[in-house]
Amino acid sequence: PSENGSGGGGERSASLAGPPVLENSVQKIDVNPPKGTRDFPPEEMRLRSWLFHNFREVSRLFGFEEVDYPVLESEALFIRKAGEEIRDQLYCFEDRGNRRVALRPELTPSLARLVIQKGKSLSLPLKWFAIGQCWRYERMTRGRRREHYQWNMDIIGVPEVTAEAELISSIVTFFKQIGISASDVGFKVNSRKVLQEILRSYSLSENLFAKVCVIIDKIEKIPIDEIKKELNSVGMPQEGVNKLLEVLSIKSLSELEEILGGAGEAIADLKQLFSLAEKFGYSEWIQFDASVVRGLAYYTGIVFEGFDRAGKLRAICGGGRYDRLLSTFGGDDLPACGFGFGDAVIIELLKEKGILPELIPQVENIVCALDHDLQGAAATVATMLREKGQSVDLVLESKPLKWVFKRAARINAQRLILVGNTEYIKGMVSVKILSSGEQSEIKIDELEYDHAVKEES
Ligand SMILES: OCc1cccc(Br)n1
Repeated sequence: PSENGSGGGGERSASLAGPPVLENSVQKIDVNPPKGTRDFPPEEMRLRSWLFHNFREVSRLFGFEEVDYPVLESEALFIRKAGEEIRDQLYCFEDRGNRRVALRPELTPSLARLVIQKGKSLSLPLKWFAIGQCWRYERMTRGRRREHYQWNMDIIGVPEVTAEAELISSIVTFFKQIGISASDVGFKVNSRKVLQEILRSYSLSENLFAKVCVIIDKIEKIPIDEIKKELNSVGMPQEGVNKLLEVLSIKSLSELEEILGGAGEAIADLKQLFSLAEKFGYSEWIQFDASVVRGLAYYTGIVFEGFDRAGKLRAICGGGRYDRLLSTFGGDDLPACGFGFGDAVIIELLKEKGILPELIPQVENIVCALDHDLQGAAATVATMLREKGQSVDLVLESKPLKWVFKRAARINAQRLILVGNTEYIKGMVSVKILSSGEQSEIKIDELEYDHAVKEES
């Protein structure tokens, strides 16, 4: 048994006993990950790390602080009664303490919980970002994934539309940083206050608001008659439904102003956002679209979603203002807005555009003892290099040189360092620069220099 560091010395706990032995044969376990989930072997992990590095770099550029929360939350955090898909697919269960818990389907409720928990000790505005794995339990009939990683950026404590404008700017910055331009993607921008003003004009109660938004978010996914039926079923009169559907087809702010009048908050917010977009320099990336409401019940104002202009993919990202979320958890409301950016559609987009990055393993040195009794010497050389910040792949057992060269090529090592008797007794090792084939003997305590440079000086 291998030492596993968890008291896994001589004794083997049941978990280490492996699968049950049946009639002298071991029943092979399914070595695939659970349905709808992914492994990240090195090649996939390099792409994920590259994506997350870009998320983090943009978050740093915008002065956001990283936060995180448990992947497991109280189920109550996600129980909303607006008929959201995210609720129907909640990955929830009862734990051994008989508590109703859930694997988080999104990060925003956790953020709200932490903000309430921290309360007055927080100095506003908060600019927090997180990259977290989110879950849903979807019947595998559609074969879709049950987990994905989401980058979230949130601004808490800013009532002005400058916050939404800043968030969209951060996503534009991200797209540009990975080689995506305004000709590849855009943002559809709207405000839920448009819907609010329509409901008010028909003196329809505000608690219809969230349910109506969730229904409208399905407008491109189910037949329009189904939409009308669902709107009627939540209590919207036919006249209101017709008016609402008419407004949803509006594609310009001036048209919207004609319908709603110029006095409402919806128009003011949208005009301010488009004006700020000009100043941020991303006007070509955004367009008004009254049909965009997003599918989360808690949005209350500006909403936006990133889409691919070729129209082949699902929404790339989405977000908006959610000024009333904290009070749904019993906290004092604070103005809030944020977005979620998943790790799947963006990769599909980069593949479509043929601009996936080429990521290869990198190591500076591969160190190998030329015979078995120099294994200790090789370890000493490796340690010295590592203490100087050099990465080393140390060959851990006696291997033929052919094997060593093959491994050096596979791991893309820059230098091969051979520890041989003749050189070692002189305090030297043999170094081969694998790109040029250039070979030389170097003093061990001079190894960390980039000796190509050293020889020139
Ligand atoms: O975008 C909704 C969602 C939530 C959790 C997991 C996955 Br995959 N997708």
